[in-house]
Amino acid sequence: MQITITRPDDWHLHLRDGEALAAVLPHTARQFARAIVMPNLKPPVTTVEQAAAYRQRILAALPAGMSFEPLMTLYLTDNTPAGEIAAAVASGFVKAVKLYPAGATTNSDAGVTSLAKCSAALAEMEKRGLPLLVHGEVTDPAIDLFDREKAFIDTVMMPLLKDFPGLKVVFEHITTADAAAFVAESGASIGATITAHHLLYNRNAIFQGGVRPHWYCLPVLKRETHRQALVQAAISGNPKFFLGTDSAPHATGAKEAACGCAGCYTALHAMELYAEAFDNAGALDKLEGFASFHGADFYGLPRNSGKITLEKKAQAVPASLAYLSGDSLTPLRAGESLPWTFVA
Ligand SMILES: NC(=O)N[C@@H](CC(=O)O)C(=O)O
Ligand SMILES: [Zn+2]
Ligand SMILES: [Zn+2]
Repeated sequence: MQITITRPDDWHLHLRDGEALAAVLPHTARQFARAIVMPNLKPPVTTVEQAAAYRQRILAALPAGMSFEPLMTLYLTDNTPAGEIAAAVASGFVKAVKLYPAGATTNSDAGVTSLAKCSAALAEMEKRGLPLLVHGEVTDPAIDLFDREKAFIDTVMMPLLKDFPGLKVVFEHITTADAAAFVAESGASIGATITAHHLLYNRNAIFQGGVRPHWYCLPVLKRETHRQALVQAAISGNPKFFLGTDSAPHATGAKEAACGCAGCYTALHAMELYAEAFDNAGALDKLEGFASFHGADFYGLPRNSGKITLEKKAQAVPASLAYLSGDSLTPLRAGESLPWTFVA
């Protein structure tokens, strides 16, 4: 069996920089026409000037003959001036601003300590229709790790939307039934991305037969009831929900460590993983809207015109991939078999 759909976009992607960028970019460009590129580099991409330079590095790393459009983002800080937001909109290539609560996830140390400090930037975004992308977890160490997304809804998201009712917000990589319900019940300016791994796995995957660092990401995988709620949201046809892999490469040695980094590398087989999740739910007919239409519509960008084809044919996932000169990259499902294969 084969399915052909409009070429999809990835609305949440980590491409890193330098050697790592060159290693991972072709995996995404093979499948996706565009991607929203996360700004959590070291140091983070906080200005339009830095975003322009990063965009050029991405385009320079693209292998000859491949086409791919990076949609850039700025990393919101306590000090982002309103003028930088205006410049972002004027640039034409910065499509969103990313909120990382300070300390919430990989490379978020320079993130926001209090949204109250960002009022000028947020008001400008609201006025100009520039979306805020949110890593939606509180950082209070007293809150249980598995409850941090739900706590974020109550303590950050609700007050934010009350203060800026016209702000476009994407609740990134949602992992709970609570977030799915919150987004579904909110106005049309609130959307959400869902990863393939949160559709396919619950938290047992992290502990199957031993600790499995390649299944560790943030927000962490949740219990099965949450996974089921995410699948229902993804296959609902509701345009608020769209594809965002959150593919987040880390060198194998940095994952398989006493304190392993958060992030799953899924870009290699992203569309195969989503096809598997939608197929498992008997909803392959809903894949195209989720992967190729809803995100573009939310961002006010044209839908892609090309097509891709996926086939229900098993394939083996490589044990490791070339990444840095000193270390490899381990894709999710390394050494396992996938039921779907990307044809072209
Ligand atoms: N998802 C992750 O676990 N990690 C991401 C950061 C993020 O998206 O939170 C990364 O940059 O490695
Ligand atoms: Zn995140
Ligand atoms: Zn991410």
